Amino acid sequence: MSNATRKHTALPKAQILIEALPWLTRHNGKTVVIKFGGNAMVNEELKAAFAQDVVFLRQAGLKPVVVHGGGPQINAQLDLHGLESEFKAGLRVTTPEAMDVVRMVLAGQVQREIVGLLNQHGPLAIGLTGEDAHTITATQHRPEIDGELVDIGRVGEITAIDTGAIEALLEDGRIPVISSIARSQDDGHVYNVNADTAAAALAAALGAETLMVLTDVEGLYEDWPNSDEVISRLTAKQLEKLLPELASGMVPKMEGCLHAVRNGVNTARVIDGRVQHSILLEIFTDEGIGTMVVPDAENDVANDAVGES
Ligand SMILES: Nc1ncnc2c1ncn2[C@@H]1O[C@H](COP(=O)(O)OP(=O)(O)O)[C@@H](O)[C@H]1O
Ligand SMILES: CC(=O)N[C@@H](CCC(=O)OP(=O)(O)O)C(=O)O
Repeated sequence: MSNATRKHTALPKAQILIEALPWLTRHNGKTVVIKFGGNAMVNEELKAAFAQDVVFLRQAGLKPVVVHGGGPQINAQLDLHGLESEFKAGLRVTTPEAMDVVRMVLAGQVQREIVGLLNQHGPLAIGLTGEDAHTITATQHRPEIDGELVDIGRVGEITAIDTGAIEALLEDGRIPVISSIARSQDDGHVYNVNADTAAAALAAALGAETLMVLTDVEGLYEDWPNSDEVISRLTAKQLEKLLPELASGMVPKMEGCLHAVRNGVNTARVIDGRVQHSILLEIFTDEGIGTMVVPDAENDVANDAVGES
């Protein structure tokens, strides 16, 4: 390759690096909570690219925290055990026997795999569940279905978060990888918590700059399933209005995004985990992808307060 050709191919690379500069400056030292869902963990290449992105964030001076789900993996294991997979109000009906399987799959299989992928890049990741060091405490969640409170077993509603262990790990330069299982405040057992809900609660408690939820669609569709028009940006108030219209898996994701931005997180994003390096594209490029939820502008809140009085 001649010198001139080398310069020709090197310049666009430099431009890409420079585009990242303002974002690197803005995010330096900030905590980013990333929810990695079962459906975004579908193939080996995607998983390896996810691990590269998370390690890239860490090496670029951010503090990534990974919270993972594993719905499809839990379904498969329940099937092997001859146990039924039933969902009510978007949550898994969790019998004590199913809880044992959920815990085994999340903490013993999915979390181990993510920790292994990240640690191919160095001694970085440490796995824990919400049970460890009282990170997530919950009580029994009883969703309201058709006006009635329903018992769906060992599904938890988060009542407290202790960020001590996560903060100590971040301080030590580690990448915490957290399974969405909570300790019980009621008895000696544990609860199954939706991973989107757990990620949002952790992002708020950690005072994270960003919550990033990876999934298997491009973002929040405006008129799902009739159109694939993605809403690229919306305020907390706009999202609140949309929530009653949302269906299935999007409900805990968008409720989580709302909770996060209403509790100090600057942006909450739903992005397409099927796109390789979607995390890097979202954090370090001008375009961004997916759906971004932002807090209400101060004057929106002020106008509302006037309107309500
Ligand atoms: N408005 C919407 N926009 C996008 N997806 C939606 C919407 N409403 C419902 N969905 C469904 O939510 C799913 C994502 O949730 P889920 O399957 O729980 O993902 P994950 O396993 O990544 O947590 C999408 O695949 C889609 O079928
Ligand atoms: C209560 C409840 O529904 N818990 C979820 C926890 C895992 C999860 O949320 O996984 P995804 O993010 O892959 O959906 C479950 O048992 O499937």
